[in-house]
Amino acid sequence: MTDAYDYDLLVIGAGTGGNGVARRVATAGWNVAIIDSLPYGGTCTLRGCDPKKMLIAVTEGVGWAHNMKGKGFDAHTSIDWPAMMAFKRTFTDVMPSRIEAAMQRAGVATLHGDVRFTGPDTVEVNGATLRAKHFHLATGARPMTLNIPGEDLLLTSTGFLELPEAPQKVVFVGGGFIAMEFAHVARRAGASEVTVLEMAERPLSNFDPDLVDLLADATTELGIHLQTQAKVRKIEQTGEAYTVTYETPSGVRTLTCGRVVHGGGRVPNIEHLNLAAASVESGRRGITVSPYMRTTNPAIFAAGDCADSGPNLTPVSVYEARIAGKNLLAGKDEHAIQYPPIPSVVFTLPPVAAVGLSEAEARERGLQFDVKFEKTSGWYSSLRVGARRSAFKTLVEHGTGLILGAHVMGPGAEEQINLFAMAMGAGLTAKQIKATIFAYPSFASDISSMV
Ligand SMILES: Cc1cc2nc3c(=O)[nH]c(=O)nc-3n(C[C@H](O)[C@H](O)[C@H](O)COP(=O)(O)OP(=O)(O)OC[C@H]3O[C@@H](n4cnc5c(N)ncnc54)[C@H](O)[C@@H]3O)c2cc1C
Ligand SMILES: NC(=O)c1ccc[n+]([C@@H]2O[C@H](COP(=O)([O-])OP(=O)(O)OC[C@H]3O[C@@H](n4cnc5c(N)ncnc54)[C@H](O)[C@@H]3O)[C@@H](O)[C@H]2O)c1
Repeated sequence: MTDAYDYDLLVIGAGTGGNGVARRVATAGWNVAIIDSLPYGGTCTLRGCDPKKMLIAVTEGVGWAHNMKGKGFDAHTSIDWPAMMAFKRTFTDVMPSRIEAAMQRAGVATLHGDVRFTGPDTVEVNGATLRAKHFHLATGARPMTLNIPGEDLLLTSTGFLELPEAPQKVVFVGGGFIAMEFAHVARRAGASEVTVLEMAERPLSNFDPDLVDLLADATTELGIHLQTQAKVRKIEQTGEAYTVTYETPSGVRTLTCGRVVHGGGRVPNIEHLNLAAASVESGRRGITVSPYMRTTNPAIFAAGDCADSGPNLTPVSVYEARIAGKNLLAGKDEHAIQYPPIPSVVFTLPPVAAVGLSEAEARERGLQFDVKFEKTSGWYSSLRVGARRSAFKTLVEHGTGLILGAHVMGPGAEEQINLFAMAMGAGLTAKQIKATIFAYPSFASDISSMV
């Protein structure tokens, strides 16, 4: 390629939506650089999935002791928050340098700074101009602006994952993934008052309502105040205390607490990129991309949370990045994105998980199917671990026997859902799942009784 360019490809964002593209394209011999304004790793590795699940791994001990109480296991558990955070940092502290070193081994130039487009093939970074023949955008998402007075007082999920001391009285704005997962962590870590304020009729609107109702019961039993139809209107600070004002059908209420956490949704992190200078179009859901992950500027690709594409989940960003990298190398639109069934898990204890269509979506599409919904707390797998609430719902299509959707709540749900995703992706029928011999006793073996 021409020497007028500093790079053949500049990847903006060193998270899961960017890293794979940089490595793949550099390995093919292109002159590639990657840049991030923060340490390398992105949200999942440093501020999301991975650190969060380390905290969950610790607090699982509390849940385990609770479930096994009176069954021969008598433990008095308590969480040492600073030690738990130190455990988390054994992973997060080492990852940026590992990721950067791996990038350099693949021949990628690693840069640091905040990028802004100044033209269709130029960006400004640290006061200098860089020119690249192609760009790949993977700038992720950020907490949504809620347009309420006092929103600057909200602790973000990143702030929560860095808290030096255990939160005591904590309120979560919103009842989505972040609020539900973090509320469970905070409560099991010993927070005296945990409140989730969700404006909709149910938390976790993307998950099966029957299973979410059971999770809501488990959440309430854990001692979390889960308030639905509660729209947060204002946050005020007096000294170290916060007052949260929220609206309910029966009037305006207030709550006082020591921390208020943003769980009200995330939006594409793109405003600061000055995309107009590069003729890259975007909408409310992110950068407009074709099925080839190409933006409206044919030399620029995008993937992950910043793109108006699949759901904002790590494996989706990895998959989209792979497609973008392949098309960059092909020099044409060769590989179209074709999402396989995408499983999704809320890592509460118990977790709730879903893949494929919801019951409502399947009905809206006019599909003909059998619904199998059963509470499974009486099943051996739940009894064995003292789980008091678990259930599943599957949708099996008439005639074909294909699984249209699977929804699971309870111990093992986070792995069972992956088996359903694999079966659905491979086009296995309910009959074929039933015919599979699974090792027993295991959570996996239950899925043949779920279809
Ligand atoms: C608390 C939390 C928990 C989550 N848990 C899960 C989970 O359990 N499972 C799951 O699948 N998903 C989870 N997610 C979602 C998942 O983390 C994201 O879908 C995924 O990380 C998106 O990857 P990405 O590469 O698109 O963006 P990111 O990983 O966010 O990377 C974007 C990078 O771009 C950089 N950047 C942005 N703008 C610029 C700029 N102008 N110049 C230079 N650099 C820039 C940022 O610093 C960042 O490092 C979670 C998210 C959060 C917030
Ligand atoms: N386990 C996982 O896969 C996982 C975990 C965490 C985050 N994530 C990703 O991060 C994204 C963001 O997570 P999130 O939990 O912030 O968003 P979310 O979209 O899951 O939930 C936001 C919730 O906040 C509510 N809300 C918004 N404004 C409100 C207000 N003023 N008062 C009361 N309720 C309000 C909404 O009704 C909604 O239910 C997720 O959509 C997902 O893509 C994934």
